[in-house]
Amino acid sequence: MSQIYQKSEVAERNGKNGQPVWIIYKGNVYDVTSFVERHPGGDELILEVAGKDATKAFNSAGHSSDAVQQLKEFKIGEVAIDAQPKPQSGQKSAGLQQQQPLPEPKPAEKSSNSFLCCC
Ligand code: HEM
Repeated sequence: MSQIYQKSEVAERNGKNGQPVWIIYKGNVYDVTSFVERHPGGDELILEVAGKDATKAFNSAGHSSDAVQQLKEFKIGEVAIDAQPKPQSGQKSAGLQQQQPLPEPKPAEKSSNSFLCCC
């Protein structure tokens, strides 16, 4: 079974103060400490996302399939799923909804100046 890491544990491994360099990519955790200095794109780009989710940064750099393959070598586990998902935005409690009273039906108008014809 794969090792599970909390996001906070990964965040601590940000390459600062002698810490290793871990990144998250598509829910997996990678220890890329030994690769940072060999990165063809430079070490800074990886250090910017050290301890964080690097999925967007990695994908938007337009890496080759070789790079994706290379990343697999550094996998050490998976990131824990958030215990409490955020409530979806735009949802309102039904109890707070105010009901608009329906308009009174108008009685059929009686014409005051109507008269009866006797013929
Ligand atoms: C940590 C895992 C990473 C691995 C294993 C990795 C691997 C590689 C490899 C093998 C290349 C050579 C070109 C290719 O095959 O696509 C490369 C280039 C590059 N990488 Fe990464 N990369 C990583 C993270 C990142 C991140 C987080 C960024 C941030 C934007 C980044 C930006 C770039 C750029 C801009 C290049 C092009 C460099 C050039 O052509 O001069 N990489 N990377």
